[in-house]
Amino acid sequence: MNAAADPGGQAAGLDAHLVVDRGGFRLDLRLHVAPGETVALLGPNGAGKTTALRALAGLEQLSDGHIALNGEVLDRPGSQPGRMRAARSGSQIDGPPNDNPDTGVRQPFSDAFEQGRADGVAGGRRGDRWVPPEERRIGVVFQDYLLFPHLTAADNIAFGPRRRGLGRAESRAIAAEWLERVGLQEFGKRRPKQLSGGQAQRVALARALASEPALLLLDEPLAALDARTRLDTRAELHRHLTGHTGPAIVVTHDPVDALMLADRLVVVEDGRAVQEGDAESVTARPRTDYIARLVGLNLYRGVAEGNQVVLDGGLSVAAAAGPGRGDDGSGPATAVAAGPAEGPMVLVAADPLSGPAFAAFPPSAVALYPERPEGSPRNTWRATVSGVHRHGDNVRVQLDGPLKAAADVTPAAAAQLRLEPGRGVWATVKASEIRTYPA
Ligand SMILES: Nc1ncnc2c1ncn2[C@@H]1O[C@H](COP(=O)(O)OP(=O)(O)OP(=O)(O)O)[C@@H](O)[C@H]1O
Repeated sequence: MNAAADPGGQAAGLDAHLVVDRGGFRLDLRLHVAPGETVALLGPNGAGKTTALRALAGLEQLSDGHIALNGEVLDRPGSQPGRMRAARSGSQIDGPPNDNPDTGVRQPFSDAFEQGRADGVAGGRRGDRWVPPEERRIGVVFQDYLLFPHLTAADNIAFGPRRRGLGRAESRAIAAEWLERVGLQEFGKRRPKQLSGGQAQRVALARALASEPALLLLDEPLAALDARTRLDTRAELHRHLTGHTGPAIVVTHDPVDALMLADRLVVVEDGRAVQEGDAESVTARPRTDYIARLVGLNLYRGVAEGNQVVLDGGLSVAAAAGPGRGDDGSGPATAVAAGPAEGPMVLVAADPLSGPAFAAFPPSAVALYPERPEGSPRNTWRATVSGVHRHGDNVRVQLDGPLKAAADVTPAAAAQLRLEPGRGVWATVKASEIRTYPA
């Protein structure tokens, strides 16, 4: 292959700046994944996660930026106007015409590569750097597996090695080895429609790994599985990811998958990375509502001064100690249900901070009372219940009013407080339960 050096790119692993324009949507995402590292792309629907994978796989052309894998540039648009877009190639993956309605198995990835070639997409950009999908050493597992419906499980797995130029016998031996590794040695002769979802997922993973990819891309690899199968398959997938020596990227909506499978999380919202880091730092200090909801925290933005955070957003209750009261927690509780005229809401936290800040606390930190409690903690406010539902062993209560928050209480407490939509309650959170960090 004609390796081309990437300016500023790292030699080993993946170095990418993915800029893709798709109608009104723009993806602008920088990704660096070291060899042996697994990164989870986590984000809400439409955030651009799949678009990022498709760009890496070569099913979507970059509008700008670059993709370099182990120092080789795979895509780097030049300055020529009128570059061809890979839309037809891409649509072969997502579009219905090639789906098999009987099996639910979509047209295989590699068929789409062939289609892309036939469309002339692969060689369509003069002066640009562009390696066509089938020449990228990338293994892809899509959420609906995209197995070849007409091939057996073994032949699906042997396809990659065959494509790499290995002989039939050797490819079959590799397939047999992989079937054994994923615990499906008995299933080699079955076709995709004769496999369960979990089995098909394993075959798809084996097929991707049997090609010895330099980069592994997994798009919602566990989404189609039931809860039990998901648990087993997640553990198995984790094992295989650990054994994979190249970079790997897992796209997921599911924070548990992300936390279990990945070394690092990149949270994508509206085409951009909004937060990244290891699971601990992202979950402990969420920086957007999406992440806060995902990890089950109440999150507010404001401006901190000492132990107080004055919240943004025109919140209209003074809770706990208002400005001017002592920060040491010794002052009297001062919860005041207020109208908009009474100023912003202030939360009191244990640790002092200065400047733009986030304040976060878990629903379990919120205590609810029918009457304003005596000797209240510093943060006390009047709230109206807007929703009540079961949450694990507890009841999760949505609170409306000046400070929208979720509270977890025991079923006994929920019954005792007669919690139902419209009911007025008093809510408190101890200062020591409120985490603050710079925004
Ligand atoms: N073929 C297309 N043409 C134009 N826009 C598209 C196309 N496919 C997707 N989009 C848009 O691109 C954006 C990103 O979509 P993408 O599928 O990458 O998101 P995602 O994060 O993977 O979402 P999900 O979690 O729902 O799969 C969305 O706004 C979507 O509507």
